[in-house]
Amino acid sequence: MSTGVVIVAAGSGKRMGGHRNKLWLPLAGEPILAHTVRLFASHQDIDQIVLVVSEPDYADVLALLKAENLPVTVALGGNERQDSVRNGLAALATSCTYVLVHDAARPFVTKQQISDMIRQVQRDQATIMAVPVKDTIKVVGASGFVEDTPARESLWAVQTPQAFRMSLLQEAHEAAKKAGKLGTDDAMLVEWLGHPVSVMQGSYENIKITTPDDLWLGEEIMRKRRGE
Ligand SMILES: Nc1ccn([C@@H]2O[C@H](COP(=O)(O)OP(=O)(O)OP(=O)(O)O)[C@@H](O)[C@H]2O)c(=O)n1
Ligand SMILES: C[C@](O)(CO)[C@H](O)COP(=O)(O)O
Repeated sequence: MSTGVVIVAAGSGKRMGGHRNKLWLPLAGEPILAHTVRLFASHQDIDQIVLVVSEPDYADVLALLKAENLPVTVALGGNERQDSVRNGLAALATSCTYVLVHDAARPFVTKQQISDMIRQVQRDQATIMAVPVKDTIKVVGASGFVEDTPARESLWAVQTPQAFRMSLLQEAHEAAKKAGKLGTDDAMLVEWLGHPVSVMQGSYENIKITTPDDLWLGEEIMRKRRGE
């Protein structure tokens, strides 16, 4: 049974505030992107990696992959994350039965979590990593007033990787495109098909590096993992 991963890296990192894609920013002295790709490239259960990048990053990504001798297929991204995932799926070998979708901006997922996710998707066909929210979450209306307070016990903050039977995710992406629907994660598209999605407990360290604060938190996580 073959498993591929689509790593999406074609964003622009607007919330980081820099002039270049945040994935080139250093984490423990090396680009965030390099950490994420290396992790999957060295995972024994991953058979193919598709890295989705934007046009301005294309040449530098090829140079990075060559310098590190990383066996990765490169695809071009689109305007929205969903477009980038769809392009990545198109570049994945048809022999892949299962596919993981992962944000390049989440370099802290562990090999054990990836293995656990692959096991769970073989059972459930659609599985996401998530953590219970720690804060009370409010629904706030356009007026700036609270409209609702959902019960915290049922609220989870969703991460990547998310794993799917390849044919199911392809069907979900095709259906969403046809209907002109845009999801903020891949599971939403599968949910729209009416297919159940199981949840695997993730970790609070699996942050998405999004704003400048996440950079120092990321450095702390690296230091902790190095035992410093
Ligand atoms: N059109 C897009 C948008 C996002 N991504 C990727 O999706 C992941 C999660 O997105 P996010 O953290 O929001 O990254 P950006 O879109 O780059 O950030 P921002 O929204 O601040 O611009 C990132 O690895 C990003 O590179 C992508 O491949 N293609
Ligand atoms: C897929 C995701 O990482 C799950 O938390 C998230 O939805 C990506 O969203 P973004 O808008 O691209 O940050």
